[in-house]
Amino acid sequence: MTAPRLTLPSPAKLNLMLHILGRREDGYHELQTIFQFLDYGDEITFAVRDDGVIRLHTEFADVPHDSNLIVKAAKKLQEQSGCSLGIDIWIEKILPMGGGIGGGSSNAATTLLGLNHLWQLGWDEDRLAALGLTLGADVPVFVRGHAAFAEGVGEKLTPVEPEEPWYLVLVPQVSVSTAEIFSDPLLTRNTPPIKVRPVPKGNSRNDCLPVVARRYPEVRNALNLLGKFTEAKLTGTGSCVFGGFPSKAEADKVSALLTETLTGFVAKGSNVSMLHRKLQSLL
Ligand SMILES: C[C@@](CO)(OP(=O)(O)O)[C@H](O)COP(=O)(O)OP(=O)(O)OC[C@H]1O[C@@H](n2ccc(N)nc2=O)[C@H](O)[C@@H]1O
Ligand SMILES: Nc1ncnc2c1ncn2[C@@H]1O[C@H](COP(=O)(O)OP(=O)(O)O)[C@@H](O)[C@H]1O
Repeated sequence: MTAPRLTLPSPAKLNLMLHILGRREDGYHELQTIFQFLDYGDEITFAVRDDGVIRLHTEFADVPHDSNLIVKAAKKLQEQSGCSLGIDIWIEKILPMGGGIGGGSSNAATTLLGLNHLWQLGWDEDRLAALGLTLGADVPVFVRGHAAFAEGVGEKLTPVEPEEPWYLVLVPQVSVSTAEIFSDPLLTRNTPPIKVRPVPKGNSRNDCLPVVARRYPEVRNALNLLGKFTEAKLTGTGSCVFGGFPSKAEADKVSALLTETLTGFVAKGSNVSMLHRKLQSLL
């Protein structure tokens, strides 16, 4: 008998703002950022196996099997829970890698939540988020599944309710190295912390933008073109650039003009991730 399959979404995120407050002793930077999800992402399919083997069947051109965050997440959860079951995994990957929309972190979180469900581990969200943090700074927000104001390196999360516009996301065909941006001497790393809650409107700056725009002409070009229609912003350390619109029709109209020369997609912003909406529907 073939094992039942479960398919779950793995959404993208945007950083609606990103301030860099300083550098910690371990070299990591203290941030303040707002994460919001997109109703757009990968789909991961899981089927339980009873021999304990963890296998991702979809090949990634640049990521070896055991380095894939999906496999790393599954192995850590198996080890730490002592579970004797294994898993077969397939992914339909549509999110660009290294684009600042968090595909790898989201895949890790979807794996943690999917396996917690299928292996019937009963772990709570705190425990899954703590394990997720050991895989990457952005994993916890995907585990929690609610738009959030994040502090520290992104692990201290306060739920927030930003507007949920339609976004046009442009995907410059260049991968930006997060490490390279954080080590640039010209990076602003002394923005004063925002102490007021909720975060006052107008704090939409991304401190990485000037450095990324200077180093990557493709990103600069996308910012300039989108900036003719709406406020054009950078997500994370790039390379993706996005702007909000009040309706899908307006986002589609600008998309039709810009995607003649650039790659991009239109998606709705959402404060509850589509992964969590799907998991809720399973209960
Ligand atoms: C800054 C964000 C905002 O979402 O950028 P994006 O990755 O989404 O673009 C993330 O928190 C990125 O977190 P994460 O994805 O874990 O970063 P990594 O790729 O592991 O970081 C690579 C390197 O960047 C530097 N780094 C990263 C995060 C941070 N808060 N301070 C840092 O100084 C460190 O040198 C680290 O070794
Ligand atoms: N399942 C995965 N999906 C995407 N990237 C992955 C995955 N597993 C490992 N990676 C590695 O993580 C890097 C960052 O990926 P990603 O999270 O998509 O970018 P970003 O953090 O810029 O949004 C990739 O360049 C890739 O080398």
